[in-house]
Amino acid sequence: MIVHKPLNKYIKMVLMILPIIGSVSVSEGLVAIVTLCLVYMLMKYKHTEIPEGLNRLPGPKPLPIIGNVLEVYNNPHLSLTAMSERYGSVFQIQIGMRPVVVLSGNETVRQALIKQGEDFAGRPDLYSFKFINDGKSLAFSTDKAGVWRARRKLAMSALRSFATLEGSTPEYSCALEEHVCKEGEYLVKQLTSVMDVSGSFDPFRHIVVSVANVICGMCFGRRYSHDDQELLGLVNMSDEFGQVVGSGNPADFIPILRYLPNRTMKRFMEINDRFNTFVQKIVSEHYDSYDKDNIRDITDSLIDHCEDRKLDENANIQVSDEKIVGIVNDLFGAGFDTISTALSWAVVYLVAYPEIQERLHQELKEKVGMIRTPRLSDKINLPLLEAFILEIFRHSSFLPFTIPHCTIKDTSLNGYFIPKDTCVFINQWQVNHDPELWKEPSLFNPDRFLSADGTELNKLEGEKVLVFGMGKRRCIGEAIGRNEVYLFLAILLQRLRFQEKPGHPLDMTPEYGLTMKHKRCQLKASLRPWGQEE
Ligand code: HEM
Repeated sequence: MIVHKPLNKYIKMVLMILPIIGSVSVSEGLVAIVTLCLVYMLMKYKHTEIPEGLNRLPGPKPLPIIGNVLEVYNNPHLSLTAMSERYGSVFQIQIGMRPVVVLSGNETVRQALIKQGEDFAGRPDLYSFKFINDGKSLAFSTDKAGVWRARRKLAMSALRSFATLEGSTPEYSCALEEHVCKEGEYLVKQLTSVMDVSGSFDPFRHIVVSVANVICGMCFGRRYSHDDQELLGLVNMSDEFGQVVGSGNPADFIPILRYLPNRTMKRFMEINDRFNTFVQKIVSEHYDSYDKDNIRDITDSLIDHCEDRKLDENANIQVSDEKIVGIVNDLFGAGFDTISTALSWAVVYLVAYPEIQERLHQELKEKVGMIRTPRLSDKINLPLLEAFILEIFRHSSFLPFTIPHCTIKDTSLNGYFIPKDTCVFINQWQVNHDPELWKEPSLFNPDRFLSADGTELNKLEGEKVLVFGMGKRRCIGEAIGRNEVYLFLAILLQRLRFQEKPGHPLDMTPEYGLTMKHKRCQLKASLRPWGQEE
């Protein structure tokens, strides 16, 4: 039930959030407030009928017009975790005038995304999502189930074929291994030469280019220099992108914010335009040089799919060419930001826990040696490294929420009624820090994923970490993501020792967004004795 408060209190609340969205004139502000009050009066009388036998969702009382935005706005993963302790694993908040259901707890998330996966497989029509990939994104758009499923299948098959393709020489087991080994070795050289010149380096700045080069290799058949200004400009905007599409962005839920001057949204549109122009240029070059008998990369294979379909008169023509070739935009975007954020966090954790860094190096030295580059096949012999990666995923929970979901029909969960088209947040951070699931969840301790004697990975424990989502919308790049993080890290750990820069203490407070980043920092690295067995 909504509590009524004096109008001046509502107005005060609205004025409190206006600074978030930039400066507005007094008359614009007043028109906005009057409009919102009218809309609120109408909404107040709109009442959801609860079917018999089901309960109304619990949750904090929303304020008129702004809902619970003030309680949620700052670090939503933490505020919504605190709320789950009070209201349980299924509860409702209101952001602006829009109800949002928040799910926490391993069992509840599993029930919704796996057992009732169909019901929760949609995406909400959030304002910011319309600007991603011109509204044609595979991950963020509200495509109907059939279209989304067809595109997802195509994307998965294209990714699989180009990751598992043979390497250019028998030395490599597959193209992904070749790309990562070459970029990893190049990254080591790059970091040492930056160290020689400047005495320290910004880990994200260099890791992001190496990771982008791996996905560029698969998607576009090309790599970029670490000084390429066009690529650098693009990949360095990923934190601003993530800050807008992270769960809980007020402009997505409070419609009036779309019509008021809003610097962040303007910048978000610019970033998307720049990203689309970059990919579009490469795609049109691919159309110009496309040769059916020489499919070079994922872009070619998607173009080929469109060409084949045109020859087939019975083809299902529901998915446009634009939406098919546009898949490459999603793969490129998702393929560099997530992995470079994970790797950059990993380097920062290595610096924060030097004794763990030494144990990891010793494991590599014993199992791989110091005269050859690690390979994907070494993974099975490096349980501590695998445990370290799992603990980075869990402890940092750098994807605190999945991309928001949406119910595609009326449904219920744990006895609560959830209507069709309800926006749903999945709090991955809560699952990864739930004291019911983890002993001392705030402690960074990779050994929690190892057997008692430390020689084997405890796979069951590892499966509890939630970072790729689950069910119908589960990340399609998971296998590539896990392999890439492992192989890059193995190469870096084998060759380099990372350290804090004196006078620059580490600040590990994450900055909230779709992917949470650590603050940009300066670190030091020194070469380990390479090419000689001890
Ligand atoms: C460490 C690396 C990665 C992490 C942690 C990660 C995590 C995630 C998460 C949490 C989601 C949302 C799931 C949901 O909404 O329920 C997602 C979706 C997605 N990911 Fe990843 N991801 C990673 C790497 C990749 C890579 C390398 C690619 C592709 C090259 C990729 C492509 C996608 C796509 C296309 C979706 C949207 C799927 C859909 O909506 O059907 N991801 N990922």
